[in-house]
Amino acid sequence: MSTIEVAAERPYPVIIERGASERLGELAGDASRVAVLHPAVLAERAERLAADLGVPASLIEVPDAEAAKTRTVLARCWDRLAADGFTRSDLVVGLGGGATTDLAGFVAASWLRGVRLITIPTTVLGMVDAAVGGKTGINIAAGKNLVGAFWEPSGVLCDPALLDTLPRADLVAGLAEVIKCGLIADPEILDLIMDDPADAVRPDSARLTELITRGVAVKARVVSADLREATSEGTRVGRELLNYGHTLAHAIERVHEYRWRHGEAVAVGMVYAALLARRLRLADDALVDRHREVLAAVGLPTTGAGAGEWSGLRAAMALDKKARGAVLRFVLLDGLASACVVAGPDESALAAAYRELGGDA
Ligand SMILES: NC(=O)c1ccc[n+]([C@@H]2O[C@H](COP(=O)([O-])OP(=O)(O)OC[C@H]3O[C@@H](n4cnc5c(N)ncnc54)[C@H](O)[C@@H]3O)[C@@H](O)[C@H]2O)c1
Ligand SMILES: O=C(O)C(=O)C[C@@H](O)[C@H](O)[C@H](O)COP(=O)(O)O
Ligand SMILES: [Zn+2]
Repeated sequence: MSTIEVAAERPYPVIIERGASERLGELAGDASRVAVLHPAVLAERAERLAADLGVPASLIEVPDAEAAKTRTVLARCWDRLAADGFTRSDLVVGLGGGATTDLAGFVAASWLRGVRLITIPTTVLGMVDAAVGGKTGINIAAGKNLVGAFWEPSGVLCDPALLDTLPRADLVAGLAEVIKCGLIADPEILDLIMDDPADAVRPDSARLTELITRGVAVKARVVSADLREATSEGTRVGRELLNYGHTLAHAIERVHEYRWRHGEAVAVGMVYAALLARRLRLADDALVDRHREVLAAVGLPTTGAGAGEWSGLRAAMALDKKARGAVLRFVLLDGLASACVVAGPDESALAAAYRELGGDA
């Protein structure tokens, strides 16, 4: 078992072990009611968790994947909490992948201006990234995660046993965020994957648990130092480091109306960032190759989003949260585990890097 503390305003544990989801009672405190938000596929698990807690429960089934992160679903959750008399002593539990925990987190942040939240991620991506660190929110027509709040959980239960039922494509997509952690902060992650990529995508492998643990360690360290993503200055990177690859990734998701998995878009977004960094003479060929080789080894995409898309993608990137006014800011690597912020790169470099990615800017 590993427990990693996040040194937030109120520190909380991320517990990583098989069976961790059964420890909800230890973190639930004296909640007099619990609301468990979950997708249909986890309905039985949600019922069992609530029954074990032994307090009245609101089981709130939410739509699958990105369809959960909408204002309509959010409002439906508020109405249900109101109908069930949910008060400030009560607890919201997010049980599911990143889409579910992003929504559950925002429900917890907004209900009565904030109630307690525990996340139980059931995907690799959720465990290593979405359920930890307090970014919560929903999408709107204009873009990804544009409405939300920083609201930290009081505990995170990562139970690798829950991954047994996760579709392989979703497991692989989650590895993109693990690889991100390797590229930005912990290159040992990349070696662990390259030593045996097939083992890295096996839900019950010790290697995957170690990759998740290392990813959580990176995330916990970064958010502990800069919870509100407020300390980047000049070229120095704070929490924005965790946004590596996301400038293009979120644009791809938006332009393709969320039919791409987030992790797959992040994989392509990181290759794009590496190509842009090489164009700007920050990164060398070896660094670009390292991105492609590790991502491809686990079956993640490394080429362009599609034909005729550059103008739409460029427009969507303007709403990236790292942008300031009309100036885009990119997190780029000038070496493994060595990042900087580049503000306002040339439009021609942006388009050329996209062409190199296999797109047709
Ligand atoms: N808040 C953050 O810091 C943060 C970080 C990274 C990503 N995200 C967000 O997370 C989302 C992506 O999360 P994701 O990749 O987990 O996708 P997801 O939540 O859409 O889940 C992927 C699919 O797996 C299913 N599923 C989940 N757990 C399962 C299980 N144990 N068994 C069977 N099926 C299961 C889901 O129903 C869904 O169909 C995106 O919205 C992204 O923006 C947020
Ligand atoms: O935790 C962070 O900070 C991240 O940027 C992690 C990302 O993997 C994640 O996708 C996050 O939701 C993106 O945040 P956003 O602020 O760009 O919406
Ligand atoms: Zn992400």
